[in-house]
Amino acid sequence: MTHPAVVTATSLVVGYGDVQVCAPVDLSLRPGQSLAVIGSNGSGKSTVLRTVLGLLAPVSGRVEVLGRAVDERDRRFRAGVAGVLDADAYFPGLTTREHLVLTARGFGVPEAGRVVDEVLEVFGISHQSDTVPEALSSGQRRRLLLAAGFVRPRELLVLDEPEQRLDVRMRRDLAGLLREETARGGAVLYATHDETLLRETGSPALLVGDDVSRLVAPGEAADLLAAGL
Ligand SMILES: Nc1ncnc2c1ncn2[C@@H]1O[C@H](COP(=O)(O)OP(=O)(O)OP(=O)(O)O)[C@@H](O)[C@H]1O
Repeated sequence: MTHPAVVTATSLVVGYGDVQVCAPVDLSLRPGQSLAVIGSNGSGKSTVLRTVLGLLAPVSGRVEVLGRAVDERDRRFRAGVAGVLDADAYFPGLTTREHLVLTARGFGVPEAGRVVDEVLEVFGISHQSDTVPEALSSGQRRRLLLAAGFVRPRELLVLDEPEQRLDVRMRRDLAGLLREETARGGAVLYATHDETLLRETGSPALLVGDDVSRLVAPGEAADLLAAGL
């Protein structure tokens, strides 16, 4: 049986107000699939992701997530979609572990403490469990933000340049995490400039551009990044 798509975009025009930032986007992402969004700086990758997450309204066209028009207030949407964007977003007064436990409990994760300890380990920040975000390094803060996406239930993970500020080992581990995510049936949509991440996840990509936005096969996508896209 073919699973229904987790994300479907049809002639989707994204932008700010009525100003379009890139050519219309068409895509379909099913459970167990990942799709990278690639393009040069300012091409519109984050804008596409923000629209899929319901943080921006489409200029025109349509985007559906989990079978419905995107509405970030919708209960099923909030329960099923985990987004980690570029911006630092955490509660300054809480420690790393408290932050993650609060997130996990907020989403009703059973045995939240155990799940959080596992994710802290995976992201290599167990030793910083009792540290507040301001006292973390920028890469450690980035790991915390990513960890917050991984402690909660999700059918769709949306990540904006998750490689940013991560060291080489963590980038490699991240590729493994994204592969595990799709292997367990999750869908992953992520913007990236990282050729290695793209090669190691084996994702096809949506190349966003001014004149045309098009889907490209995994090898071609990594080659485009390697060539200096
Ligand atoms: N809040 C905003 N209001 C108006 N225009 C914006 C806003 N944010 C971004 N833009 C514009 O939209 C275009 C696309 O920006 P976007 O952040 O989506 O690019 P990107 O592909 O994610 O770039 P990068 O690789 O640098 O992260 C850019 O021209 C940018 O100046």
